[in-house]
Amino acid sequence: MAPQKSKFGHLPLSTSGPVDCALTGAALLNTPAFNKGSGFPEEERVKFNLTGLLPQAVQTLEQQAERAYEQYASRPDNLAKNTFLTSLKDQNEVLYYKLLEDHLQEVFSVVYTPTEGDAIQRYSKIFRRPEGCYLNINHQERVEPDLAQWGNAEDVDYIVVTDGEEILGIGDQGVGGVLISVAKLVLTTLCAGLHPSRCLPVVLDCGTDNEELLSDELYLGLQHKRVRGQKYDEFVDTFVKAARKLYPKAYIHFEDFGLKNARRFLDLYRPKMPCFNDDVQGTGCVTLAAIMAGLDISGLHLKDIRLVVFGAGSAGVGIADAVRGAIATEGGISHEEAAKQIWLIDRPGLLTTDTEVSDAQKIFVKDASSWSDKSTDLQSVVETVRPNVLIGTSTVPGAFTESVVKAMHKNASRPIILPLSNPTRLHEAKPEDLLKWTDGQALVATGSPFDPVKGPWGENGKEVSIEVAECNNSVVFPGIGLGAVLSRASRVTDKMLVAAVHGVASMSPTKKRDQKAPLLPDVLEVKKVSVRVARNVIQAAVQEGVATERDIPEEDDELDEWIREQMWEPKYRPLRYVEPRTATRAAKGELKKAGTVVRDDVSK
Ligand SMILES: NC(=O)c1ccc[n+]([C@@H]2O[C@H](COP(=O)([O-])OP(=O)(O)OC[C@H]3O[C@@H](n4cnc5c(N)ncnc54)[C@H](O)[C@@H]3O)[C@@H](O)[C@H]2O)c1
Ligand SMILES: O=C(O)C[C@H](O)C(=O)O
Ligand SMILES: [Mn+2]
Repeated sequence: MAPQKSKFGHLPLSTSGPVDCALTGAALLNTPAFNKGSGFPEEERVKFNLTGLLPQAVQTLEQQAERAYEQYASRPDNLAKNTFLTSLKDQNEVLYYKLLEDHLQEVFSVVYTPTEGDAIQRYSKIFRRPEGCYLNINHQERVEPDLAQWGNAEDVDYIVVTDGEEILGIGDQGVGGVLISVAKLVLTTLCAGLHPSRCLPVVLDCGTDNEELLSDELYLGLQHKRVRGQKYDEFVDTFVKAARKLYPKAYIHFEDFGLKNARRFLDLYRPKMPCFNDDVQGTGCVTLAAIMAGLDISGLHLKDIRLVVFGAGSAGVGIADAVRGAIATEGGISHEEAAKQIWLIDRPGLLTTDTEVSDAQKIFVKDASSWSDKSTDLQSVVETVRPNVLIGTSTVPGAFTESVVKAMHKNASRPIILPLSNPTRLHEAKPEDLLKWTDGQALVATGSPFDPVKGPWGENGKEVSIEVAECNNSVVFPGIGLGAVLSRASRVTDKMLVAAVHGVASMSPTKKRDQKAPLLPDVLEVKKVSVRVARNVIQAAVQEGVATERDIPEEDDELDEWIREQMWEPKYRPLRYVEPRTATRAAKGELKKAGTVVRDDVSK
């Protein structure tokens, strides 16, 4: 079959056309990026020496997905389902993504938050096969060669890296953190069509301070305390430099680094390369979009915001920064002025001029003298500052008590309340309680998925069902990554992030003026949201002069088509046999994630 030619000419990430493959027989069946199982057509079975290795029936991807789903559904609980899916991914990548796509709503929380958190906590117990790249702080000389196993300069578009120190809200998980890199990349493929063979999950193994892991003889990582200080900084820098050298076009996504490191590395690397911290920036973007949707419903504007953030860590300050920027831009005021509308609370209470704070928190501190006669705990701050937006990123379950919420509701008729701490058990409040305590008036979105809440909040006390949006950075990071990768952005600028926020906000169901609509688009809309976010991000990158890809279409419709054409989809593509002698590493299946990379197909 002749490779298809795009109307846009050569597309760097084309996902159409046949796949070069030098593997045959059992080796082919055992390579998930190429394997089709019972889906191999007759002529490929002959050409690739598969006859005798497969039962005679040739089945469609749809039939296979149906069978796989039945097997999935028969697993007793979510962790068992998660393990089943991991094995499926290891056998047949196309089938895995097809199943995920067909049952998106149901599987989202199984391959991602919260179930992935359970899989991470049990990593060394449920481990079967390695996934991703494991780098060792004690062998920094091996960082570059180890990373180099993943391909040539052109082969990697997207890297997710974690050091495992602050996974979700469950703390230090050491080497198990690799599964957050894996899960975030599953989402970039599922939600934004990044080619699965062109994504690289990395864990920087620095040891762990988690006593349970240190005393577990099955623990798979370096079994010593976390290495900190200069050696740690050098390790991160060695990784970043090696990644840049080996894969100069790749976008680097930092995930779940510890509080002291997340912001520091972002500030250090952001001016020099296309990188992104999901906990700081992704969370900031999606939460700002949710707040904007909530303001729309309550008829308020950014200038009216009075925001209390409970838990001023990576996510909390990232959100505060995003909101501060938006207030300043809209009102034409300084960032210092805008910061007066935001109050940060952490372990010591409200952050004031008397509290020890980080550089990132500094702009938000309040004058201690004006609080000297008042308590600075959450309840007192809420009573004093009368917020209309309350965010939880503290990992303290139940922190938003009935009394706090009622105090807030006294002064805000439609309080926007976003308990964002993951996984589910760490949420600052449950949506059903928030709605109960506010007579159905709270505008709620949560960090993990929740079922709709039923209550007597319709006209004349009629029972209604209120859907609760998931305010998770997963709404936005895949689209931002897609935009950055396709435009080959040399940086991720603030304007690109603001453009992403507007992309999400423009797709909020509240735009339809439904007072009971969820604040953010539904998970079933993820692909559309990603295209919209990517479009905005690409246009901003072009305006900012950081897009290095030439020939980016200008018109919205054409740009959307250009984006969609480059998104990978779970479909079987014909295999084209190439002699092992002449094959690329990808075609030989030699890359750790043996590639269905087809960079050259379109231009040949
Ligand atoms: N929904 C999302 O998209 C999203 C994104 C990022 C993080 N999160 C969640 O937010 C939580 C925090 O993540 P992070 O990356 O910011 O972690 P972090 O460690 O950087 O921040 C947590 C902050 O909460 C503070 N805190 C702890 N106990 C407190 C208490 N009793 N009172 C007040 N503050 C307290 C800590 O001192 C710290 O500053 C996690 O549960 C994480 O899963 C959610
Ligand atoms: O991983 C998630 O679900 C969101 C976020 O990045 C987190 O750390 O909680
Ligand atoms: Mn995270």
